[in-house]
Amino acid sequence: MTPDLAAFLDKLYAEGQEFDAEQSDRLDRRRNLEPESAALLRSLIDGISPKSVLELGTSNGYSTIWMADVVNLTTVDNDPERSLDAAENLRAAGVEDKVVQIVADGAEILADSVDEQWDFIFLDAERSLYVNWWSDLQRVLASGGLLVVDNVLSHADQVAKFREIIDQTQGLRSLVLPIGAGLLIVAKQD
Ligand SMILES: C[S@@+](CC[C@H](N)C(=O)[O-])C[C@H]1O[C@@H](n2cnc3c(N)ncnc32)[C@H](O)[C@@H]1O
Repeated sequence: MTPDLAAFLDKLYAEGQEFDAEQSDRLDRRRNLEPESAALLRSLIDGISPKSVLELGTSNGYSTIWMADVVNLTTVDNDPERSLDAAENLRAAGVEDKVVQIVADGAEILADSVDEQWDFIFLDAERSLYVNWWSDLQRVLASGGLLVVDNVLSHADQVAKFREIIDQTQGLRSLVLPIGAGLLIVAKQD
């Protein structure tokens, strides 16, 4: 990563923290993932070079920019205003050509994806939706692909049912990395 991009991301994260501290409603916050989680996501992607990457939950583009430093990706968010902020940030970071940005419900994008379309999925949307999204998530994840889910330690109770379903699904291996808010890595076996 260039020093300029690293400085841009540091500034974006600091601004996000300040902004979030002023919002009483959780849903109004940007809720960027922690820099150490973002760095891990970037390294993981850099190492495995997935051909197709989907992010569910763009927010203002912080995690998107980290990933776009090493891969082309598609990112989805259903909040039009936050997506406009993301578009501006992607442009300012110089990665707009590497990102297909979609403003839509993640459920629709998953439903419209063909079987095994995505080699790598970063799931960072509304945790209460994940259980309902699971059948499409597992259908659209490619064999040999990875699903990464944030906040599995910070909000363990909210993802407990989702994790239980994953654990009961054949053909998957998963582990939790105690980094940032806790990253669940699910590998779909070939
Ligand atoms: C935790 S934030 C994402 C943070 C972002 N990944 C980052 O680290 O910078 C969650 C985002 O998911 C979006 N979201 C919530 N429900 C959604 C849905 N049904 N479809 C798509 N996006 C959704 C919210 O608008 C919000 O911007």
